[in-house]
Amino acid sequence: MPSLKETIDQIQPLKKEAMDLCQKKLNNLTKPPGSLGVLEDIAIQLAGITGSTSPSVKNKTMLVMAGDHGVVAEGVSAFPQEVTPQMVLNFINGGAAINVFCRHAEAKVVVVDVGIVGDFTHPDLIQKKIKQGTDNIAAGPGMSYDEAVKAIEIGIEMAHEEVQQGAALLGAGEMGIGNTTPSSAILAACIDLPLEQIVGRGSGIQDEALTNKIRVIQQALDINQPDATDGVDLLAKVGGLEIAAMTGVMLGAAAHRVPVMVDGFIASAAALAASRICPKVTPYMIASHASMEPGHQHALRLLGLTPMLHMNMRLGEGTGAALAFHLVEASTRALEEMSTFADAGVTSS
Ligand SMILES: Cc1cc2ncn([C@H]3O[C@H](COP(=O)(O)O)[C@@H](O)[C@H]3O)c2cc1C
Ligand SMILES: O=C(O)c1cccnc1
Repeated sequence: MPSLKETIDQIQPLKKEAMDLCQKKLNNLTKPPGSLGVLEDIAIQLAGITGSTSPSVKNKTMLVMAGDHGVVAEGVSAFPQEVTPQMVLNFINGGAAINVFCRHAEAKVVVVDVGIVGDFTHPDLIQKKIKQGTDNIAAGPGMSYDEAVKAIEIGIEMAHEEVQQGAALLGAGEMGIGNTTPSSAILAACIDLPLEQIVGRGSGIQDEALTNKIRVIQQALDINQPDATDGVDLLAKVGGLEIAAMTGVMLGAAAHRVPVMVDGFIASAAALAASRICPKVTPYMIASHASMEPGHQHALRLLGLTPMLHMNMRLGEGTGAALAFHLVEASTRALEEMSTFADAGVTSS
């Protein structure tokens, strides 16, 4: 399986020539130039990623990474930790929002245990547990540097396996009660903004708990002093096992020249860490939607990504990414199936 180092070395810039050819191809289709807006931007990005002016994203996989967080002991979430394995079972049984949206988008869902607390096992749950959740980041590092590398490499391995099986578009989703706290800490370490502008209510905490969450995140940053120039250090000290695995999915996708959909706030924290590990990864990313978590817009700005959808969503799991799969596929279908001015006998300007 490719190591983190080998994966980083494999990531190359987008192919400019294919992007120029794709722009020309789009301009010959029966529509005013540029009139499909962001769909045209995506088509060009996909051409640069794949090197083809007829990219297909029919085969899509959503990799849902699950892990727990010791920091929940500080009262940072509206829900108890046992909801993580309960929701993972729901994913396996096909009853969660991510299952519904992936069925609709004809995408495969793969669920991976990177660090769920407890001994929950299931034949359909990929078992890659590194440890029983992270340690409490408000008291010290969530995990060791080596454990963070291992978690990233699990994401790389999963991306590798899905691409080997034909996936042409990947999504990185997650489940982990408490994970908006480490995600906020990662972002806060990368940006010079007051925590009040970054930290949100996650799955739905009230005012008092929000004040406490901000205090806990400040304490995590003060105690751990994460190095924002080192994505692995960020993930190890104030991140999470499933967040690190999502970082790995993104790096792995880029190494294989496969586009990767960045979901909401937690995915954007994983993407930030990925970009600090290898800045060449971001051109392979597509941002699905604008999350209601206040930090999300700042994370996307740092990444240079623009979200496609504005749906007031704040769920995670990969749900926004699954919705956006439709749009990415629509852009490839336009490129492939629309008539040219010449073929349709339509006069161009
Ligand atoms: C039933 C349920 C289903 C979810 N699906 C995703 N999340 C989302 O909420 C969690 C993060 O929010 P916080 O940091 O406030 O705990 C993550 O598991 C995320 O995936 C859920 C949360 C709940 C309660
Ligand atoms: O945007 C997200 O990913 C998100 C927001 C709130 C709770 N869980 C996930």
